[in-house]
Amino acid sequence: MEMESIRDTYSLGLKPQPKSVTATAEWRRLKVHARHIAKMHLRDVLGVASRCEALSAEFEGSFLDYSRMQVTQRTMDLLYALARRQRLREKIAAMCRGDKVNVTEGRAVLHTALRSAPDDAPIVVDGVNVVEDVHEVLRKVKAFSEAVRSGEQRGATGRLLRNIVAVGIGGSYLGPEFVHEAFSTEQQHAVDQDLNDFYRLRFLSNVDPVDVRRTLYDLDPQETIVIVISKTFTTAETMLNARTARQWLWDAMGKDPSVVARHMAACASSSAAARVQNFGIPPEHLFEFWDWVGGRYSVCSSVGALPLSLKYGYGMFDRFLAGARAVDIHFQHAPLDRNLPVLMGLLGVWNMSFMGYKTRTILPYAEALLKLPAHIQQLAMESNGKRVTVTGEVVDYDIGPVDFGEPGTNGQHSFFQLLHMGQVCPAEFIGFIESQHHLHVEGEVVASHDELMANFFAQPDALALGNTREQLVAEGCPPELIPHRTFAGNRPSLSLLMPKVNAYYLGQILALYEHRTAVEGFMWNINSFDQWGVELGKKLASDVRSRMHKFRSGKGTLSGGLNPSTHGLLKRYVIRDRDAFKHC
Ligand SMILES: O=P(O)(O)OC[C@H]1O[C@](O)(CO)[C@@H](O)[C@@H]1O
Repeated sequence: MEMESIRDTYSLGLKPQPKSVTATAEWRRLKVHARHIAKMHLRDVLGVASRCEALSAEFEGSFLDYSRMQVTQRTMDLLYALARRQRLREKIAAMCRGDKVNVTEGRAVLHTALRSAPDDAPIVVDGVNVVEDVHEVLRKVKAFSEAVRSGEQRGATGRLLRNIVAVGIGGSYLGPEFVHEAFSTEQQHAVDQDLNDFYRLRFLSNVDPVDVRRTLYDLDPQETIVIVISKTFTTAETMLNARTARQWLWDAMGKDPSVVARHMAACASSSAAARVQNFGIPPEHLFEFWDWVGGRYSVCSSVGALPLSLKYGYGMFDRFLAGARAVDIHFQHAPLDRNLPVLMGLLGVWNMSFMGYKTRTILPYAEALLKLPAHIQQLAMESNGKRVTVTGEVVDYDIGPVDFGEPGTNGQHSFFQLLHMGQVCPAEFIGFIESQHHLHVEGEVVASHDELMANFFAQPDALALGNTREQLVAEGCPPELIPHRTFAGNRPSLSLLMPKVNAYYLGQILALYEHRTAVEGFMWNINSFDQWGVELGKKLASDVRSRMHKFRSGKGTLSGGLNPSTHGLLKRYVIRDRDAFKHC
């Protein structure tokens, strides 16, 4: 696409923006303001009730408290001004109505359409109403999952299909795994519990043979359905694992086309349909999604729908979609200062680009959200880890923090030392008012969930307030330990307190983070929807793969064009120098 047309598409027909956002008056004002804020200590402002009330927002019982961010109302007003300057609202609207905001790939970005209602107004992409397409695939998922769960659809030898193996990587794995981990803790739909327990869902992601073994070793192929999840249906690791699984099925039941036809299904982009069929998977087992769904934004498509509906029933997935849809509507219509994903995105921009914090940690105080940090890691880092703006200028400001995390309280006993005393890393605490399980051991002062949540409430204050020399002296701390036990505090965090972990609120969490990521990208003027940075490694791996193959089949040498370091390492690996093993 020509640069001018990219600029036109992205500036949404409005007058062109300055080359760099840093040249705008709004950005410069924030830069100056950040110098004042750097002198403010959270200890001095956290006691002001009106500030705490102002720096909070609520949506359907999910309460966002950002009073522990290093911001004032003026900071927020300056961020809203920058948002207006960056035409944030217009960009959100453009994304949701199907404009091709992924300009480098010429694609719309419509994960919001995946949770549309069947009677929603049409969203037209290249002349097609995608709302209809979405619901046609969802109906197909529902019918197929019900047929499997009722026993109507069986394996090639007539056995019930009770094992679901989802083969995929990156966005074709992390989102569904996060939701699966969380769904597996839900008790609300206990009527289905026995049935749900009967089905086993496993993910085969890594091409490491150990992952293959770990996933398949105790499953009966006759009772297994393998779902190959790959948007492109070309990803090397996924396709090798898919062929491995197919061979495993053939080894058990014979190399008959009916084996693949009955035991394999695919979730892939409609443009990969021919590849799916060539693999042996019939069209009725292709659950398609579309080029306008990015891999890391695909959980709500068949990518999540199929494995999760097979395991938990379609109804649970539908409630998940409803939660995400509620946040989509809020995102598109709530004013900036009441809009949860917008607020989270603006605070992300503030911390990274103005306060200079290059990392961020996500801390769910819920074991159900065990895999949320890994999903957010891909979502945020693949989206916003970029070097140029949408129009190709090198970004000359800080963008795209490093995201990591772990559920609390486990994280407290591993990396929280650094959060409290090492470099400053803004934290996002997520907690729930109600647990899925009530557990109060007789004689204990509090129930287990209260104990968990006591930490959820305490940690943000420890980070913000710290512990001063004076407090330590008053506590009788030995003088030589005072420097070691002093906490500077003034470490920013936000707290998201939600009613309960269930499919509906999980959908909300997913959409909150998807939109937070988009808001940051829109503000930074980058394309959050492509991922060219992963291509070079794939190309080089393909070169190494073909060298290994040629060398092992006596048709070529390893060297030639390789640098001495890679050549040396590869030679050591391929030739398996006995000396290297003598210590084993
Ligand atoms: O769904 P696919 O096409 O197999 O891709 C898997 C993942 O690989 C990536 O392309 C990165 O290599 C991700 O963006 C994507 O989620």
